[in-house]
Amino acid sequence: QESLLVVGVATDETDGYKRYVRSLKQNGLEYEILGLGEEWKGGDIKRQAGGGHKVNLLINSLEKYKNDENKVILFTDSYDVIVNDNSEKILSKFKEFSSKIVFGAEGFCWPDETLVDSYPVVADNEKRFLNSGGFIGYASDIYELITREPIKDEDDDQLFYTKMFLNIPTREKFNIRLDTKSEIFQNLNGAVQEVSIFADENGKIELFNNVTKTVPSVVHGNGAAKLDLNRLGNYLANSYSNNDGCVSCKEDTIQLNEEDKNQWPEVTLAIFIEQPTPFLREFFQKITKLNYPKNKISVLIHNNEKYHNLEVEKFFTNHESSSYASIKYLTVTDDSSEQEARRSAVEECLKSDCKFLFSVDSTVHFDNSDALKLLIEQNRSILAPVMKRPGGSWSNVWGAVSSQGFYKRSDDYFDIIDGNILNVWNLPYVSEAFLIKGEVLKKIPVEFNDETMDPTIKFFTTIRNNDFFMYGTNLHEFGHLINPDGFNTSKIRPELFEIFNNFEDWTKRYVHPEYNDYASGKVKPQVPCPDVYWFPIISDEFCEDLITMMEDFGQWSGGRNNKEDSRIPGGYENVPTVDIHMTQVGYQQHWLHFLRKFVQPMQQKIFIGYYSDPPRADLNFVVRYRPDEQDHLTPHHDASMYTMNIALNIPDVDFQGGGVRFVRYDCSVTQTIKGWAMIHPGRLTHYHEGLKVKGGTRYIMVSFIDP
Ligand SMILES: O=C(O)CCC(=O)C(=O)O
Ligand SMILES: [Fe+2]
Repeated sequence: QESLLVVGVATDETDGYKRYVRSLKQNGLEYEILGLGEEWKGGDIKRQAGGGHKVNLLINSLEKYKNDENKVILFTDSYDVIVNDNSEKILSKFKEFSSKIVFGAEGFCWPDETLVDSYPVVADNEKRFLNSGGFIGYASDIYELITREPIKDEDDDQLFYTKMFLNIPTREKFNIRLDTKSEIFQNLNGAVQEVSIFADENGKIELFNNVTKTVPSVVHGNGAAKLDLNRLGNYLANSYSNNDGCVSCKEDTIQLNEEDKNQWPEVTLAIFIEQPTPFLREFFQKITKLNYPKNKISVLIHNNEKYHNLEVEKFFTNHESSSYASIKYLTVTDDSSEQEARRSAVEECLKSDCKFLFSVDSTVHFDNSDALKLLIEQNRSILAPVMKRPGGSWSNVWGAVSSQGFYKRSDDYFDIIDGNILNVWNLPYVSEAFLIKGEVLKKIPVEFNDETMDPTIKFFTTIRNNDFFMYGTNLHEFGHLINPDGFNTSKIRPELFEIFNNFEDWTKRYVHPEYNDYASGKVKPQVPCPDVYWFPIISDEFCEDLITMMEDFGQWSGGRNNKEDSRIPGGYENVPTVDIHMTQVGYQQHWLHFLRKFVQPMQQKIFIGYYSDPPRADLNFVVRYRPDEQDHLTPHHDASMYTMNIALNIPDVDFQGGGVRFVRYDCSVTQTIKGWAMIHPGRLTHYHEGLKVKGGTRYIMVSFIDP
């Protein structure tokens, strides 16, 4: 009765090695690892030929089996191999070959291309050339084969085996065959497009060779296919199962005890503000709210933007003398580059013997206050929370990398960032937010400087080239990313303009907190006068920012003394106000978007059966009333189907008097509410006037919708 022994070679316990061993264990395979802890003498096989050391290690270990006719050896590389079948399956495939030794095959003739024509010809869909990263055979035969001629540690093992295969008497003596259809061995280099994954009837994920229609057992990410193997490794070897979801994500995790936060590990939190970033105030609020003991967090902030000084200093002074274990602030005037700052964060962490470095860019909003805790509990060397810009395809992780090192979309990219498949993903690149173990920082080369690439890309490329895996988890919702593109800090209230680029953040800041109750129909609008509907629409902050923006602009129109108005297409307003139009402050398009998103849904609830999309409005303006300026507005109709009139400040506090009176109903609204909109028909029934302001300044925002 044959028994299978897997033999792999690894001198270092790299992440790839751990993945390999896990795959063997998952399949219940008996295995022996050769070379652990020894110095590798087989050369730099990533870049050039070499690997004879592997053969010599194998000779040593097989000696004990040289007379064992029943022992079948499956020899494989380890750092870049995943085994996906059990011994029964592998042995039965081996027997099908009726051969003593079977080598894997690939499409490249390497390392000696001149040997191409010495190889037997194969069918079009098969692979012709020997790859020595995986072979299977009887121990006694393999031992005899590899001891026929000596090989130096630094010689090339693939060439060694190739010559034996191409020597016809040897080939025939051992009945050596190549696995040209990838029955057992799938070498991925040059064949990535030929494979895909599928779930079998038990939910197990299998690799499928679309060209030869086989389901290989040993997957080898040889040559340039290392990252493809990493991607497939997210599913293979029961990392993921269609029945059980992610399996490997539950392995090796830890639990932080909410009852004993003193035991939670020390974290260096490094915050990088490298570009003007909208909603930085909210960013800091979310950082402050993280569910993590502050005395376990040392903070380092790098701020590269003068514009953000005030906000950063506010956070800094709020926390300087209390709460955080320490807090350090590199300002614009310190003149440190992003590279230097990122490097000092690493040094800071190492110096304080931190357990984790948590690197967070200013674009990262942790809406989930457990974010840091959850990441630590996942217990990975390098882990990023998968986050995206809402509604878009931008995220902080890459599913693949092009051969030039640029972003490339993987087939599962959208499933990952949209959370359709949940896992802790081995990814080629993460950014914006990530957690690295202090013990890992000690081992990795810390490299941020490279003129040709972004510092974080450089950092992770170096890490990747040194055989460390990095992961991104989408097991939880951690938050979202801010889009900083085009954030114009020369505006006095630049976030007002973010309604397009950061709609959700804009909404949180600027839409009235009770608006949703009204939009959903849970609460009905008030009706202070016949067919005048009244409901909350914008936040206090929007009211204040709008006034600030208009006062900063300052070019108030002449009001009643100046009926000719060059700002209006007709050049003439019947009952002019002292106002500034949205067009004058570059806010027209933003305001129209706001009308469409927030006002129109309310209008459709109120004036049923009237539907016009998008709502049109040429005249959108902020009005200012003052006793010494224009203090009232005489009765008039508006040039609109319906009018929206939002109070921007508070009667009896900011001004005395004021309000609107609807003449036909002799009904007035004087106790207007800041941030609340009134909407009423424009042209026929709601003849109205602006009541006299007797003190202070009254501001309103008016839109004539569908003129
Ligand atoms: O003062 C008010 O609230 C009314 C303003 C108005 O009717 C208008 O601007 O057309
Ligand atoms: Fe009006």
